[in-house]
Amino acid sequence: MFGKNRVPGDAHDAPKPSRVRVPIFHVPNWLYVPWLVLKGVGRAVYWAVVALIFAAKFYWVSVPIGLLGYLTVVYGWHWAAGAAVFITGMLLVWWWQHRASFRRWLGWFYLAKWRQYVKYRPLWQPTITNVGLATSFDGDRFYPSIVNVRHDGRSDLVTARMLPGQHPQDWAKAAPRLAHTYKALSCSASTHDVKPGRVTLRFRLVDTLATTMRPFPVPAVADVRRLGVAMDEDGRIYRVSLTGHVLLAGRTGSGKASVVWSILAALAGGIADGLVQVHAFDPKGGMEFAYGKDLFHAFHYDGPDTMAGALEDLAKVVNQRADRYRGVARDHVATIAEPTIVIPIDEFASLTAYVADKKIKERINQTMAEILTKGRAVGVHVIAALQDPRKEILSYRNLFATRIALALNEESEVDMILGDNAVARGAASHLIPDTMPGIGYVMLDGRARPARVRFPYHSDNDIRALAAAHGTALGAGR
Ligand SMILES: Nc1ncnc2c1ncn2[C@@H]1O[C@H](COP(=O)(O)OP(=O)(O)OP(=O)(O)O)[C@@H](O)[C@H]1O
Repeated sequence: MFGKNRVPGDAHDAPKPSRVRVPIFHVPNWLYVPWLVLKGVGRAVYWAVVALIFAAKFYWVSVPIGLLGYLTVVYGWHWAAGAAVFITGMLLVWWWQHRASFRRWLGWFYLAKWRQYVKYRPLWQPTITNVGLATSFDGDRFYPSIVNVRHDGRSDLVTARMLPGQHPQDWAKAAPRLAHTYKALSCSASTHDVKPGRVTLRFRLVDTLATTMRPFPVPAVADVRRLGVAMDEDGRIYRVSLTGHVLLAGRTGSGKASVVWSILAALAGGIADGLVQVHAFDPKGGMEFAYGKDLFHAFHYDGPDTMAGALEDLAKVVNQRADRYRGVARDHVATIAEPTIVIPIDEFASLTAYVADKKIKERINQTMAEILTKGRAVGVHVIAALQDPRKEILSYRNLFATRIALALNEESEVDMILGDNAVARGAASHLIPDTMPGIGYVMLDGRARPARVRFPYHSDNDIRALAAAHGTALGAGR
């Protein structure tokens, strides 16, 4: 028994061939009746224990039925029926008067249980086999078992025990097929918040981020550590910190501009006050940022050589500040004389990877590395947008504390931007359709699970209005 290899999954339910049992020992005639009684008692105890275990496991059914049974036996059936009608009435009143709390405390629980046995279990074994997550061992077939199903109003969360040898990535790969089978909008696999060896499949049934969002109101004070830039799936404002820089990637048309404008809009109060200075770089010729140029202290779109010079000037500021702060201050506090400097760069790879002139490319890379490593503590922050994540960017990735992946073409690109195993942890940027610009996954340093968020859309008119209301007299456009 102890030496046998056992697979901790559900074994195949197919009927086993009947076994012919050969008597092991002979019971003498005089012992036959007591033996039968002993056997009967043993069986009764066994089934009582099994029934208790089942009753404990399915307490959400056994407790109400047990209570009604108790009332029937002790007080008679009309008392039990009366209690059932009274409790049902109270539940209806609760549902009618306060649906939110009814759902949270009771409704979602029973809905999840219902779905566990009526929706997920019946199709589980064939589905799991077809997506390649079942296994065969020693002539038997095993399936990962469903441990629990929960519901949170938008998604079903199915927790399963992985079979030995499986990796969460195997489940992440199968997730789109599972979504299709269970008619969900999407499915992601994550190991966050579950015991080792388990995986949670989130079947998204309602997309709270489906509609385009209007720009958020501009806060009067720009707190670079808590910029409200997007909405999360729970309808809460999602905040990111600029300190530690922001890396943002998305294929063309994925809404990168709306991310940059959401951050700049959240900073606009500080720009107007002179506490934030924006130095924008647009290697694509100035198209992307032009409408908001009045918000910028400097606007560079003139070719790699000029941009290399401008970056070197900024690196000088970083070094001067670092020299002055050494031993005096650990963090930068923005003042009008020494404002926070924000450097949005559209198509970061155009500056760091695609520049044809080797010398200029080297200058840019050196300067960039200097700004990224030292800028954080001295109030100089980079927002780097990227269309095509490639290997060259990997060396920079860890210098960005906030990483955002909008729609990307391939799974490998998601891990490249958000970090290894991001897909396994639930980031599914490669599955965001073209029809959902502005939706992405955000990974913050120190957080285990990426968040799915939507950024508000800033039309050209919104950007013009933002620049008109918060631009400075020193704006690059004046
Ligand atoms: N947050 C958003 N919400 C809804 N729609 C959006 C959002 N952002 C962008 N869009 C729509 O998607 C289109 C493309 O967006 P955008 O130009 O920002 O993408 P991009 O990633 O910057 O593209 P490119 O790499 O080509 O510059 C926009 O014209 C707009 O119609």
